[in-house]
Amino acid sequence: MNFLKRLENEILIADGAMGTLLYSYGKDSCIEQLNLSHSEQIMDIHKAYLDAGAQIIQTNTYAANYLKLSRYGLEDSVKEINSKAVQLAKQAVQSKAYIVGSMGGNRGINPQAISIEEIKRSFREQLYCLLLEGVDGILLETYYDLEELETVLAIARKETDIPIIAQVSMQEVGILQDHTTIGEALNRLESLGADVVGLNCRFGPHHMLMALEQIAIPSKAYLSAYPNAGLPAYTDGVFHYDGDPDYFRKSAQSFREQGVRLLGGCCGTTPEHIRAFALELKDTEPVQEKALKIKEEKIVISTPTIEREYLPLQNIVKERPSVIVELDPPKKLDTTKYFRGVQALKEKGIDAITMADNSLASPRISNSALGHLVKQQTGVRPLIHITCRDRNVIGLQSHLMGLHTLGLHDLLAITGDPARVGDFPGASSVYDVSSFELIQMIKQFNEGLSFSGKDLGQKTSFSVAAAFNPNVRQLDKAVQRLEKKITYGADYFITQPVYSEEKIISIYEETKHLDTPIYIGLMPLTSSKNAEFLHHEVPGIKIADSIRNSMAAYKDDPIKASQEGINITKALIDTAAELFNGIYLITPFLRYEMTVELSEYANQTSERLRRKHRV
Ligand SMILES: Cc1cc2nc3c(=O)[nH]c(=O)nc-3n(C[C@H](O)[C@H](O)[C@H](O)COP(=O)(O)OP(=O)(O)OC[C@H]3O[C@@H](n4cnc5c(N)ncnc54)[C@H](O)[C@@H]3O)c2cc1C
Ligand code: MET
Ligand SMILES: [Zn+2]
Repeated sequence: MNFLKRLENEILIADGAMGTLLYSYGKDSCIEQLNLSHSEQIMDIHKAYLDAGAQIIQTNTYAANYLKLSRYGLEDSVKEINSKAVQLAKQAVQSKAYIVGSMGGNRGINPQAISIEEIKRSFREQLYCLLLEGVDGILLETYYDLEELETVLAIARKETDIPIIAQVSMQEVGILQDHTTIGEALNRLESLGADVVGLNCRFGPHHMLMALEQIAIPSKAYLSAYPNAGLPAYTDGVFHYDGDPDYFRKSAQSFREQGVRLLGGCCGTTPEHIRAFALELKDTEPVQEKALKIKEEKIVISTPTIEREYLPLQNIVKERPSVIVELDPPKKLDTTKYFRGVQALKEKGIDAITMADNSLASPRISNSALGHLVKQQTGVRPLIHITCRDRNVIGLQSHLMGLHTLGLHDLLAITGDPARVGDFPGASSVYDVSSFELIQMIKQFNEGLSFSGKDLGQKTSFSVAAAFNPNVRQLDKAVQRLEKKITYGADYFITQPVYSEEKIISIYEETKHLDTPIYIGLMPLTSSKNAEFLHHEVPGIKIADSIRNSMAAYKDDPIKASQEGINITKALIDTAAELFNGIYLITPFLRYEMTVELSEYANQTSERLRRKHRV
């Protein structure tokens, strides 16, 4: 009899964690490789779960797929590891329990990191190995990404008639990372042919039950739950779970009342947790129906949203010429010169001061702290750059909430220069998300939702710029990137500095079909050395030969060299202002007197053009 037949009238108990029990073999070692090197210990774990009352035992193959094994150089051992795992499970349980082949999800918070094609290939290979060795069912577990689970489930359903258990892991209580509710997700898995659908990992009994209370018992499939032993603690570099088996015993009846028919454990659980479930549910019957807990209407406390004090820059630059100036926070603690610069630029009537986020991956005074002071003390609009390099998705969201609270609504979302280019090359570059998802995250905040779809209680009113690097061989490719950034929600673009009139004209030609405004980046050169460094060493910057030659002519005269840098930029302003409303001036080395002069020139140029076009 296969175990589905038994689930018609019984609650079955599954085993608990393998991975966290095997963690003691080394946190960086490959758990699945232990099938080959520590066969006895793997069998002992299976036997312990069997002895505790588990009726369904998983193979130690959760991450035994090409994608994950290749991290350990074990990509050629997929067959050997999976076959051995099934053999060990069979030998350990001696037909006293069913054996299911565990196959875990691969995708994390950034689903795009692994393509569906790679997932399909890797999944098929592992599936064939497990089927060939003969398992009683397939356990698809710990899928954070529903698209991945739906894809692999469809493959498995096509390849085999044995029972399939399909389990998702929630991002927040009741919802997946793509914001699908678990009710909807389980329905979709059921209609793709899963025989058992449910939840595993990430949460313990408390939150899993909260989620299950909100969903109906599936009509065709059976419901499963494999909770974690609570949340992990982190001590001396290792994770450990202290969840008490007696707490599991107390929750067993609640799982039954929610309609669960297959109950096991995930991370942190031990044979003792499973024994507690088994003893508590022994001889109890599954429930056929349950009352749904109606989600209480949320009381919306209407706190006033923080209003924008300035019109978004995209609205301004669509209507009239606009100059914004980058003045980066200092690398040292004295801000006297910085504020002198802000004041001088304010007098030129610029629309914003843009403030880099540790550009070139070197630490500077926090741009949100300094931006707040700039706004408070001078009334100039700060435009805050945000990179994905220094903050993970927790830090990014906390930062956005902070910026909203400070009333800093103008942002530039960028991936950011990698740590290896900066002062601390060994520091980690986080990159949980790229500029695309960061733009999306900011736009979701504007809808009042966190990155995971959680209600923020208020909507933000961010305006989000994105970076445009036109200094590439194939400008059309860079423009395709812009188009993609627009679909993610970019409101306008700011370019890397450009150093030729031809480049400005080709940017215009390649982007004139876009409705989204562009600020053209211009940075005055300070010396010939500066020009050579930027051209040869700074990613994303290329300087025309003619310009480098004219800077070289003043190699030995720093004053004339910087005047030449200003003159070159003025000529570029003449071209840019004919074609674009937006001019973005970058202040080199806090030498604000240069961008002050150029801001004035840019304003005069647009005034001149306005008069000319009126005539
Ligand atoms: C206006 C502006 C302000 C900036 N401010 C900062 C700052 O404050 N701090 C900081 O660290 N960096 C800053 N940078 C640098 C920036 O982070 C990148 O180095 C670069 O400009 C790419 O922009 P992005 O980060 O949005 O990358 P994305 O467009 O998100 O690109 C991400 C990745 O794709 C690659 N890529 C980009 N374009 C292409 C293409 N056409 N073809 C193939 N691959 C491509 C990039 O190299 C990068 O690895 C700024 C850049 C600009 C233009
Ligand atoms: C990260 S979830 C892991 C699930 C798997 N069944 C294990 O216990 O190792
Ligand atoms: Zn787990």
